[in-house]
Amino acid sequence: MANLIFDSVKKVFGEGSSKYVALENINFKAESGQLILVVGPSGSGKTTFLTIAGGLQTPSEGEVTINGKQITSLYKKEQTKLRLEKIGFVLQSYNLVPFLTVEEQFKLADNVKENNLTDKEMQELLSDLGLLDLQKKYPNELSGGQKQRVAIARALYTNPDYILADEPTAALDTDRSLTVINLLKNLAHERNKIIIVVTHDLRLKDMADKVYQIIDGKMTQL
Ligand SMILES: Nc1ncnc2c1ncn2[C@@H]1O[C@H](COP(=O)(O)OP(=O)(O)OP(=O)(O)O)[C@@H](O)[C@H]1O
Repeated sequence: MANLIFDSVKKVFGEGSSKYVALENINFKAESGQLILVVGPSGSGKTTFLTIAGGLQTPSEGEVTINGKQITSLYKKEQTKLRLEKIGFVLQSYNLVPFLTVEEQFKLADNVKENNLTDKEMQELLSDLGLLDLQKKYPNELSGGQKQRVAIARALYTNPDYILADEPTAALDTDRSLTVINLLKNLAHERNKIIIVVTHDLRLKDMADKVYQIIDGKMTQL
């Protein structure tokens, strides 16, 4: 069973008088089959938490293990392989490539990874996300909400065990937000994935299997 564990993690930015403790003594556990929400106000440390969970930043103290392997003990190459094969990111900036159409954004992953979704599965996913008619469009022809849904579809295309999503519903209206969260919840439950969603959006709280709150860098389970 896949799992992600934070053991007494601390993250400090800067030094001396500009030292800032962004995360303090974080203990967290996620297992396959769970949709987990991490809520908290702006600047509380949610994105920092998510990027450490995905190995994009390293903790200043404490340990993060993925499937029993301590992320920081892996060589850079192994960390990159783990990220490519196991983790799908949905970042706030969407990170879409401006000169590729929607369908080309997905196919990019075919260059670096096998066992991505089949065409049929992908069409189903695009349909669920209301993106079927947008496949030939470029990012600058899409609204914020459409870009956000493309970023979600792209993260799911590689069929990762873990999905780490930073405010995936920020640009969406209530109906679309609930559709996206339902989709993520079904993926967690039916395909046994670990899905961690960082959000301000308290409308989503009832949909999760576990909810954590971060305030001023300190995490508690609600
Ligand atoms: N690279 C960095 N260097 C210095 N300080 C940083 C860095 N990254 C984040 N911080 C600080 O750490 C704190 C937590 O930031 P973080 O982005 O994790 O918050 P957040 O909860 O995701 O906020 P938001 O909801 O607004 O995105 C903030 O005060 C931020 O200024």
